[in-house]
Amino acid sequence: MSHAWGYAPNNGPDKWADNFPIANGPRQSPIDIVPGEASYDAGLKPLNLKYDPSTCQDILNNGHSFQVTFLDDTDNSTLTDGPISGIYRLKQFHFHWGASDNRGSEHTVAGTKYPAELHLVHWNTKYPSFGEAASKPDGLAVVGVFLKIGDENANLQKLLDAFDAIKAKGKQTTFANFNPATLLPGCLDYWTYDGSLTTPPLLESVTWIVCKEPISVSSEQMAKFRSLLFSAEGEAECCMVDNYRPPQPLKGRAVRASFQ
Ligand SMILES: NS(=O)(=O)c1ccc(C(=O)NCCc2c[nH]cn2)cc1
Ligand SMILES: [Cu+2]
Ligand SMILES: [Zn+2]
Repeated sequence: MSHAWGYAPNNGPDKWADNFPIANGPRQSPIDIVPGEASYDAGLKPLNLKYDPSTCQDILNNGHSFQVTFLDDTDNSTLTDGPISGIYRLKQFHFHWGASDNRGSEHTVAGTKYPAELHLVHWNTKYPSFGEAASKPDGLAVVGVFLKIGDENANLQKLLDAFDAIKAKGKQTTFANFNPATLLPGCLDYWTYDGSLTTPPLLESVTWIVCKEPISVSSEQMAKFRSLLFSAEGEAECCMVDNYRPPQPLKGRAVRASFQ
């Protein structure tokens, strides 16, 4: 995962357009979601997320987040219904977070920033692979879940307990039998809009599905997120924090709500 891009002043979001001009495209993510301006769509179906823990493979530090990767050669872990048609397979999930509890999410809600945001990344099985799907306007569907400071989250703790093995960029370890459904909020009301990957290559292939209800994370658990490193072993240590892109222009897009 060798990248020139990052989140520092010299290679961060304000510089991405230099190598990825789509950064200024018509359907970039994230966005600020303004609930009062979202339109309720009675035609939107409830999300149907069916995850099989046995498809969970490993956890890795890819130098810009940590990610849990899934076996995606079968329809064992899928997203169906919601705003999408067809079957989308879970490929991976990862997070974005801040250097302090007052920031870290990518999407914001009427300007409110959460301390972190979970992304569950799925690809449309009408295409042969994730890589193929990532270049199609209906290729990907990412479910976003906000994290809010509150009670310790025991399910999240299972991820954090693996961090000592993946502290530095490029480190990876086996991570089995984790059920990502345990990271979903009780209520799956959502906002949805057409957007993009929030990191380079910023491809405009994502149907975004952002849950209204956050899940909890304790402040101590957020401190553990910040113990990961952007840097590889042997490099000057650089804490993995503020790995979020700020909201991008809506450019006339509609944001729909699955709830009234
Ligand atoms: N934040 S997000 O919009 O959900 C998102 C989801 C997936 C990817 C992705 O698959 N990028 C492809 C190549 C790559 C680079 N580094 C790791 N993978 C990027 C952003
Ligand atoms: Cu990468
Ligand atoms: Zn993400």
